[in-house]
Amino acid sequence: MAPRNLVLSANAGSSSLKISLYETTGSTDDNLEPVKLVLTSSISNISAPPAKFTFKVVGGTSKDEESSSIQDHASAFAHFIECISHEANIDQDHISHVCHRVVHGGDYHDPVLISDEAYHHIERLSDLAPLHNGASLAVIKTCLEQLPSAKSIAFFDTAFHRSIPAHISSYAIDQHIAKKRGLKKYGFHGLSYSFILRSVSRFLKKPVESLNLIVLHLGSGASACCIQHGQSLDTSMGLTPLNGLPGATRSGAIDPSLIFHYTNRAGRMSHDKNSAVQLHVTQAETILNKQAGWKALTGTTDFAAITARRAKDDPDATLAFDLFVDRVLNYVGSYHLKLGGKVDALVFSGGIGERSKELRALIGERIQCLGYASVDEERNIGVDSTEGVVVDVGAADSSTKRLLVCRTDEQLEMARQCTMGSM
Ligand SMILES: Nc1ncnc2c1ncn2[C@@H]1O[C@H](COP(=O)(O)OP(=O)(O)O)[C@@H](O)[C@H]1O
Ligand SMILES: CC(=O)OP(=O)(O)O
Ligand SMILES: [Mg+2]
Repeated sequence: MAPRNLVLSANAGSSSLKISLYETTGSTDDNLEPVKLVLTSSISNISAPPAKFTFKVVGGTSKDEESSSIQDHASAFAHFIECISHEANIDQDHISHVCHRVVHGGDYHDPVLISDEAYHHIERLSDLAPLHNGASLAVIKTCLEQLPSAKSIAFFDTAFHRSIPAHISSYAIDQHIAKKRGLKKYGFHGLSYSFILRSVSRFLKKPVESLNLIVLHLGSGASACCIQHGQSLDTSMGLTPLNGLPGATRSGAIDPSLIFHYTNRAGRMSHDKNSAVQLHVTQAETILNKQAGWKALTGTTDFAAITARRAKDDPDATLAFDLFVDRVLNYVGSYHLKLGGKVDALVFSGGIGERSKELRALIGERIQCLGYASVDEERNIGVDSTEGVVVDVGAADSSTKRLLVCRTDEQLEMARQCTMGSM
């Protein structure tokens, strides 16, 4: 077999790991992909074993199993590496680059080759992305050990949002302290937003720089982004991925004082520092990041199950679903106004945005008053069976603002940037 130039992309989530392996095509044409998919793997339920492991070679074998040997992100990645030689007969030495999605990059914007310094920079930011950066570092570490001849490169979710102006990214707090400690809105899901922007630009046949979009990335973590002239103007996540929309286990935006009143002990907190009962910051973080969101409201993190229960009038599921619609509308309304009503399209993406026809139908109905196309029932129901990265779900004869679904792919975005860049 001729040596292949392979690029691996790893996307570490809070309890999942998505991995894609690509072969470079050598194409430099902007309308063609510079990489071709070889295989994909996903490992879910990492934090609630047994983990579920899937492995699919394009046009070849596939594997779907529960694995008790996967206990964390490091063992999940190691299991995948074993599989590529055993199941797909691929020589690891042909992997030249490994791209790692790192959620919080702080003041790092460009992709960076992993060095001691870069590793420690990402480690220092772990407190600001408690569900994510640690998981990425575990994968990076395993990768350096198991694939020592490949270049490991970190790509940051925060990079896309560096264009957000200061009056939008700043919090109304002491700016001396804010600057010293880096306390500002960073925003996340940036690799996804880059991918969506490029895909929608191709779909609408309009240059990236001309596009004004409102994009909803609704997955385990959910965020909205306001894109003006092809750049992030605002986004709903903030200093950390906790702010903004609620998620699988995250509360989203709350009154910051709520946490001090959440437990009885903390509720008795007084302004007299000697009598204050302290709620430790890590406990607050755990409650809001891991014990809130859909899990707290309904007992499940699966939005499809919530939707099914709502159809049977389950009150908890109805509350969760309607609350989500309400919070999404907050951002759509606000971003529509920030764009002066000049919006090319509203884009749904992420696991929920791409699969929940019910959520799209309801949000579509509510925003029609702002001049968006009405949801075409047949197109909306048919998204799963429609090919293509971008699918139009708006009424066909509409001259109004478009309603699109984009199958986002953070792994492909990294592989593409890696191949087109100077790494
Ligand atoms: N048919 C469906 N309807 C609604 N939500 C769904 C459906 N299928 C999957 N989801 C939701 O998508 C989420 C995963 O989205 P994804 O973007 O893959 O998340 P992440 O990458 O953040 O783990 C699941 O937690 C589930 O709630
Ligand atoms: C930033 C973030 O929340 O990512 P994910 O949705 O993958 O958890
Ligand atoms: Mg994700």
